[in-house]
Amino acid sequence: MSVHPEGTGPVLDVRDVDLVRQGNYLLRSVSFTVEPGEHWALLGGNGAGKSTLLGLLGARTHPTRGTVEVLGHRLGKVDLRTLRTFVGHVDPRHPLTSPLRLRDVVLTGLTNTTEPVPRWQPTPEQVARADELIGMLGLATRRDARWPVLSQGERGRALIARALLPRPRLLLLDEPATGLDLAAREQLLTSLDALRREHPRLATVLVTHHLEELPASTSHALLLREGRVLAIGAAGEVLTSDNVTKTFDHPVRISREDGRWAARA
Ligand SMILES: Nc1ncnc2c1ncn2[C@@H]1O[C@H](COP(=O)(O)OP(=O)(O)OP(=O)(O)O)[C@@H](O)[C@H]1O
Repeated sequence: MSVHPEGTGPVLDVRDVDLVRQGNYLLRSVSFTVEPGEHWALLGGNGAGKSTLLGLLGARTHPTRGTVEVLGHRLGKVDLRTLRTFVGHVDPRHPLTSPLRLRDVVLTGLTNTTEPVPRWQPTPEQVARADELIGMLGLATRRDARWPVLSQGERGRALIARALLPRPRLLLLDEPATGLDLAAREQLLTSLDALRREHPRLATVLVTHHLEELPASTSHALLLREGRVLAIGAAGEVLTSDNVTKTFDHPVRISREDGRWAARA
């Protein structure tokens, strides 16, 4: 399978997708397209289907009905494991237990493994690129620190550098700000804005419950409720008080200042 980093066409194309488990619709009639350079927010309450949808976008599961194309490859017609290696997936529940140095954690992005692969050695160019990403994510002074002593915010940014090392065209971020204090969250969002500026063709999909956790560079939004798309389109048009109230089934007022969103009940 060839997926060139500069490939053309949509990064994601989801058409009329249903996902059914034990007779329940976890996703119903979901359709959307993500183009290079777009930054999507995927919002919804608990159990709305966000993680289920992210599993499809990250080539981890198949739809029950409809089609999902990831980087031009239709799920069901390609080997999911191979396709997954072209998608950067940032999961804050990264299951690393050994006390690797931050830079070595980042380098495991190249082998797509949690632990380093025995006898595998990165090239000097790969190490230089890892250091460049570590610097871009504001972690240069923590490069040699070991995983257990890193703060949750530092780990989160290290995992973004790790996911970016193989130069994916698509980056999936699953609640990246969960558990971060205010300063760590702001550092993360600043890093994401910088990343998006420096990689103008990279597409991202960020899952969150909280509008405050959306970077100002968010371009599009998809609101999910009970497995269905409640609203979809340009972030500025979709993230309205009315839509977000319906999404969370709770009255909220949305405001936007300097590109960032806030919600108040
Ligand atoms: N394998 C499965 N079989 C049956 N139901 C499932 C399965 N996986 C998830 N679900 C159910 O599907 C619904 C959507 O789950 P999902 O984890 O996608 O929601 P979510 O929007 O990510 O929620 P949260 O914000 O709480 O993480 C939930 O009701 C969940 O219990």
